Amino acid sequence: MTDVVTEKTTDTVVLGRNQYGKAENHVVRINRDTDRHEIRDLVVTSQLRGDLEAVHTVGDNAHCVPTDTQKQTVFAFAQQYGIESPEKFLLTLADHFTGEFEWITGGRWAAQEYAWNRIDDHDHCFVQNKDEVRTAVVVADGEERTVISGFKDLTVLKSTQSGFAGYPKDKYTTLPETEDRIMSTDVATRWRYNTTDVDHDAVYEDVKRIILTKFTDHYSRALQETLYLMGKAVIEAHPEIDEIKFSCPNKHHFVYDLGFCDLPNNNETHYAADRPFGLIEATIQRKGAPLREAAWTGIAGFC
Ligand SMILES: O=c1[nH]c(=O)c2[nH]c(=O)[nH]c2[nH]1
Repeated sequence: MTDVVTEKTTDTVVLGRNQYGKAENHVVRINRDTDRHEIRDLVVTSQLRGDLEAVHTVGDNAHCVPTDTQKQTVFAFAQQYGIESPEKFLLTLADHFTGEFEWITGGRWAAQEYAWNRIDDHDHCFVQNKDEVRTAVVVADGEERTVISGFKDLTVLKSTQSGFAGYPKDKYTTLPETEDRIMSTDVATRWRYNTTDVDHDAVYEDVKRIILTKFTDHYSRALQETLYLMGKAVIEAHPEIDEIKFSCPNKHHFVYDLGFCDLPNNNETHYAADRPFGLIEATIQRKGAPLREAAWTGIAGFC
């Protein structure tokens, strides 16, 4: 039988500084009041301090506001008050927890914000304001040279004009169909040239432009469809490219269910899950062009 400890202090130890809470709540709040959406993307950590002695020393949880409640509050506040700034959002949380629970006398609230820029001033398509990583590989085989260019970590998001429906269902399928969801991915792509006579910098910029523009210009029925359209546009615009590959995570953004506090959530407040993620990979090839499978040897992460 487990011993129940009832001693608050012992001869040997005392409880020192402590705090606790829920770390890294990834909340993506879309303001959809007009067709020109606004996005705030925050990772929020909430930690409470106060009279928490008995929680630690005698297993009495009467003062232990659950970390789960802290998480629920973060998402509920994002929906209810919006996110005017990370600082204002954290101040609202601090006032709430210290006001709601009299033994909570302080705490620590922290946020990291990911900033997004509009793609071509688009109303609901965004690219994270960080640079992608450019890649290049040259394979020599005798006199033959094959150049494969690419990039990774180009993070994009569309806050509407994406859905996923019409898929087969079996007894393990619980995913609801949707006609309006966030679609977001880190684009990783590599493309193979059929010549070395290329202005590689100029083509690189144009391929990136085509991929970004394609991301914005259609209702996406699946990430697979969007990758195909991106690849098709690149191959059609660039006769010097015979093949392009994509490997893209489907970065799930789940609409947060705020029914527990009677808050409607019309695709505004999302939980951005980091794993598991869908992993969508595809190769788009110029019809009739010779394949160069050997050139891809050693390039990991693409099918
Ligand atoms: O764009 C998508 N493609 C899928 O294959 C898929 N599967 C899933 O659960 N969600 C999605 N979304």
